[in-house]
Amino acid sequence: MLTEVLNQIGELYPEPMEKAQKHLDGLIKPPGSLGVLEEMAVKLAGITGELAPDLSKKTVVVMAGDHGVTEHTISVAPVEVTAQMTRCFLKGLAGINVLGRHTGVEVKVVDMGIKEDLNLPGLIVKKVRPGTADFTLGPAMSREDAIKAILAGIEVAKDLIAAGSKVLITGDMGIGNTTPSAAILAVLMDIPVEQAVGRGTGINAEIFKKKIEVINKGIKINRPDKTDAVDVLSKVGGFEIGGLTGLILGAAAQRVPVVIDGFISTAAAMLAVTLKNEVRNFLFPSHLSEEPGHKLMMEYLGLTPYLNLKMRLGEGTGGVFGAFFLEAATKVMREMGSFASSEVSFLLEERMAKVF
Ligand SMILES: O=C(O)c1ccc[n+]([C@@H]2O[C@H](COP(=O)([O-])O)[C@@H](O)[C@H]2O)c1
Ligand SMILES: Cc1cc2nc[nH]c2cc1C
Repeated sequence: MLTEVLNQIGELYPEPMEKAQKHLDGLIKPPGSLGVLEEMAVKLAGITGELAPDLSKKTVVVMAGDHGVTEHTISVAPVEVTAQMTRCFLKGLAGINVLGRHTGVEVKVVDMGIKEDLNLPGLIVKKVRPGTADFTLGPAMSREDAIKAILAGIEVAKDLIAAGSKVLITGDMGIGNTTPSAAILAVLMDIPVEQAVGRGTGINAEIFKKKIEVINKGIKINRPDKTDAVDVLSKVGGFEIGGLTGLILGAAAQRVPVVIDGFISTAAAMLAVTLKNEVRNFLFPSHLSEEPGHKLMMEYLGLTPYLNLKMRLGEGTGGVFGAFFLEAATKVMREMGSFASSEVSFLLEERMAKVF
């Protein structure tokens, strides 16, 4: 089934992109003056085949999971906070609930592998296992469980799209999950762990040193194969990261745009792109996380974040802003007047610089 989904992920449609560019050039503004919004509009046309796709139903999917490496105390928070925050998401009290409401994005929460069993109304339960194993001792999960997590994410995407979501936004919750995310970055880009790792929730210098040791040990003992994303996920990943990889693949397979949030979400996007390079065609960035390695991840994906709000919360809190801009780009396409239909006379081409 995974192969089937990967086979569905293809190229952008060239003709709608050309049409979108022509349409943009005919709108009452100097050509190119809406900058990155114009790039978004053209890419969206290439994804959906439509000039002004309806992106009004936007959904952020917060995937939650726990991590065996938290045994080493590599976060400011104890492992129980993953479950506690999941309760907050469902009560509407967390950062993502507020920013989701503000940007017109609905919030869905998925238990991909929380340690505790939560029986809460509204929670989508796809639990693979109650937390990963400590990857300094062996693989975080079996290869079968890694595939299970990815397939669960694909299913979530399928269900949300069937229910009308027009854009999916990645979000995560998992105490300790900047550790597997940094490990994934170090493996896939073949860089020293020191360049991939960051302070996560805000750890001190002593814990930071330990975090580097933990990741180095995990990579050394497991020897993940950087050409095999499932191997990397199973050895040094996490269930919510696998779920997000699946969510991204599932959206791309159905030509639904996906907005990528911060460090953890982008680790999942790197795995998805490693599985199928054309996944890039369906990805949109949002913000640049304060995690230093996020810049490298974005470079790997060939994406330039729209915002730098110095955020490092995860949950999809940066992602919802990205989707807000994406919808703005579709409104420009749908609602802005053209030179042909207005009193504004045509711009004089001979006066224009060639560089734009
Ligand atoms: O998304 C980000 O860029 C980001 C950066 C740092 C921390 N986080 C969030 O904080 C938690 C992971 O941090 P840590 O220190 O426990 O590894 C997890 O729940 C993430 O959603 C998220
Ligand atoms: C309180 C808290 C909220 C979070 N949201 C995402 N990661 C988090 C980590 C902590 C510690």
